[in-house]
Amino acid sequence: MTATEPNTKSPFPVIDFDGWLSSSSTATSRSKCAADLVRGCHESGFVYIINHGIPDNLLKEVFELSKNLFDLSHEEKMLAPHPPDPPWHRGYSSVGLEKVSSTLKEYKESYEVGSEHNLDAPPIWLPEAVLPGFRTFSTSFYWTMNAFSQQVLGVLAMGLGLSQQQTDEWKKAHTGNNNQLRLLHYPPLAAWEMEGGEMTRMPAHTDFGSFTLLLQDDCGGLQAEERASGTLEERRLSRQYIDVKPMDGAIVMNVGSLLTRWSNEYLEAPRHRVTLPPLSDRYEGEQRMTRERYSIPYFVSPDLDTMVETFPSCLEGENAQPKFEKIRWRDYMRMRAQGSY
Ligand SMILES: O=C(O)CCC(=O)C(=O)O
Ligand SMILES: [Fe+2]
Repeated sequence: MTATEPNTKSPFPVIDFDGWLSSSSTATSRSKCAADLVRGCHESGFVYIINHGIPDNLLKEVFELSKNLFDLSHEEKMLAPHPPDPPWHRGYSSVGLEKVSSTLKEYKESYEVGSEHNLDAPPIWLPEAVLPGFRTFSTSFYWTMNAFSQQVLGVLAMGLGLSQQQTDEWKKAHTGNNNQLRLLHYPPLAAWEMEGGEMTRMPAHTDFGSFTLLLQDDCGGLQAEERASGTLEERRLSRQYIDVKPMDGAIVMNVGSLLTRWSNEYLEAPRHRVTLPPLSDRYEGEQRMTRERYSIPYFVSPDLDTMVETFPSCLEGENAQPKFEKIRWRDYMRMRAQGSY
C-alpha cells in the first residue's frame, strides 16, 4: 500500500501484534496484546493492526491485481458473474448489483473470492487467459489472510478469557473455508451525486461474520459510527460517523455480528459506511469528481454448521444472562443476507 495521507492522530486504537507474533514474545507481551485488542474492539469496534507480519510487497501486489481486474472491460468481467441468489457472494458484481440499503444507489463494483474447498459456494473464476495469474495469486492471498486470521482468533480468545480447549475448538471451527476475500472498486463519482443523498459508495451496515480484516488505499471515505452511551434509540438519534483514515501498512480490523453474540455484546459490531473522501484534493474539475477508491475486505467466519453460543467467560456481573439464543451460523447468515441482492 502506498498511503500518503498524513497520518494524523487516529481515534481508533493501534494494536501492535509484535508482542504476539515476534520470536521474542513472552507470556506478558502476548497477554498485553490480547488485552489491548479486546479493549480496542470493545471501545471502538474498529482498530488498526500493525506489525501483522504480512509483507508490504504482498499488500502492494494485491492492490495491483485488483486494479488490473477492474481495468478489464465490462464484457470480460462479466465472464465470471455473481450468481443471482443470496447468500453466496462469488465472482463479479457490476456497479449497482449489490444493495446493502434499499434506498441508496451504490456506486461500486466488486469481485468475491472464496475457498476452493467450499462445496456450498465454489469460487467463480474468469477464464485464465483473461487475467493470467489472477486465480493463483488471489487463492494464495486468501490463505495468507486466513493464516493471519487464525492468529487474530488466538489473540481474541486470550483476551476474552477462553480456556485452551475452547480456543482450540474456536480456531478449529474457523477452517477458512467460509471466509470471503472481496476486491472492491469505487469508480470516480461527481461529489454532488453523493451530496444529494441518493448515491453513496457503501451505505451504513454491520458486517455479520466473526470479524473483518480490511486493506484500504489512501483515498479515504471509510467511516465508523462513533461509540456513544445510552439506549439504542438515543444512540440512533445522536449517530455520528468518524473517519477511519488510511494508515500506511496497517490492517484495519472490525468486529462482526457473530463476535457480538459470542461476547454477549461486550464486542459490538460497529456500523460503518463509505462516503465522500474527506480531503479537498480528492476532487477534480467543475463536477468535483472524487478519486476512485480500492479496498479489500477479508471477512472471517466459521464453518456453516458452527453453533454460536455466548462464551461462558463473557457471562459475568450485570451481563450474567446470555443476551442471544444459541444459533446455527448457517441460519443466521441466511437471515442476514436476505435482501442484499
Ligand atoms: O470499502 C471499505 O472500506 C469497506 C467495505 C465494507 O464495509 C464491506 O464490504 O463490508
Ligand atoms: Fe463492511
